[in-house]
Amino acid sequence: MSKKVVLLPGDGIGAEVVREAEKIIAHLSDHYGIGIETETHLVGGASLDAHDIPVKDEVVEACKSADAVLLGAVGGPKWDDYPSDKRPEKALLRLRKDLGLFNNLRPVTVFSSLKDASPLRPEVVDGVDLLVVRELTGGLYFGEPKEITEVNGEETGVDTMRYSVTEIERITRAAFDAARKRRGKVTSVDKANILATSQLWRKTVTRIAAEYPDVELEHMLVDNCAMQLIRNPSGFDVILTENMFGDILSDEAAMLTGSIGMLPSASLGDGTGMYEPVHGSAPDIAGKDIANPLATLASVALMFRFSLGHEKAASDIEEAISAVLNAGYNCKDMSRHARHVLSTSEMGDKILSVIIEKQDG
Ligand SMILES: NC(=O)c1ccc[n+]([C@@H]2O[C@H](COP(=O)([O-])OP(=O)(O)OC[C@H]3O[C@@H](n4cnc5c(N)ncnc54)[C@H](O)[C@@H]3O)[C@@H](O)[C@H]2O)c1
Ligand SMILES: CC(C)[C@H](C(=O)O)[C@@H](O)C(=O)O
Ligand SMILES: [Mg+2]
Repeated sequence: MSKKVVLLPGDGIGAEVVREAEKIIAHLSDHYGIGIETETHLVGGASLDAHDIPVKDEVVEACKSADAVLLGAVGGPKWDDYPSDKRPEKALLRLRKDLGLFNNLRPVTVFSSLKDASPLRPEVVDGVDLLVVRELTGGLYFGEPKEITEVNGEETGVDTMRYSVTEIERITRAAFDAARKRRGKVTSVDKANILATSQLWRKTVTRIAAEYPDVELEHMLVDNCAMQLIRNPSGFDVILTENMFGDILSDEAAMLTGSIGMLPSASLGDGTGMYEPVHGSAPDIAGKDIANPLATLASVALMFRFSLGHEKAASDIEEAISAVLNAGYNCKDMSRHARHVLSTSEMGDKILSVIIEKQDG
């Protein structure tokens, strides 16, 4: 039985890191006889340049009918001044919305061999293993009105933060289900001292938590959470939060690992899942073959686990990443720590060779 994976390299380093992922996908597909067919499409700035639109309808349809989607990154200075409906990032938002990807999982793991790589002291980050469960299709990103209008003779911007009970319930269940498979603790992060959406969020999370007596729930205000992530990151298991808070907290949490180039993500809903590194298109390092592809390769592992139903292929990738890091290899973003600094393509090749060695051995 074959599987279809849509590849959306996008812009900047997106193309460079997805190229490495393709090598791994092709090998694992052959090795396990999964019969993965890949299909590559333009999104973001690349699609704007070619078609004057951030993502074409037929690309969204191709994603909907695929078994999984792997996205690199979108955006870059070339398109920064485009009008809001023609920004590369719109492609990402449309895909998330149209594929119904409300559940964004962002695991943050500090590898023991890399505890010196974080800007925090090793004893602070040692053993950190947390999961950010970010609501991905609601909140400020999508609420209407969302516009710049003229009020009292001056330009005024409006964004709307909006959440329904149904939206909060389903992401809460996703977080509690995830916590059950981990260490059984959910920290729900909100701003309930100020925001109406957060007050509804807290009330709803508390009600759903009663269905999970085996999972511990704590509520935390988002400003305190930003501080606790630096003070005592190993105190967290699952962080459940809304769209914008999750965006910010996950980049902050990335630095516990030493680099944003290490952080993968899975976006899940009722249909096709989408997988992408948490980082962006990194225009400052694009085209130099120095981007760290590990966030993308770890995202491919999540793709095999959650969308392709192939746990063995997922653990092959994750074990290879651990082994390569433990052996002192890393990319330029972690060079202060690494014994051997690899380029993007060398890192892809290294991971592939370790996977093959283990499978042959
Ligand atoms: N999912 C996405 O497609 C996504 C996510 C975030 C930002 N963006 C877009 O990317 C563009 C650049 O945004 P930004 O600079 O704020 O964030 P960014 O994540 O692209 O880069 C931030 C910093 O991290 C570094 N970095 C990022 N990924 C790296 C990797 N794999 N290896 C080594 N270093 C890495 C960059 O060099 C840069 O210094 C913007 O247009 C933004 O909208 C897209
Ligand atoms: C590019 C942008 C729309 C996106 C977001 O804010 O969700 C990115 O920062 C992310 O974290 O995936
Ligand atoms: Mg982000």
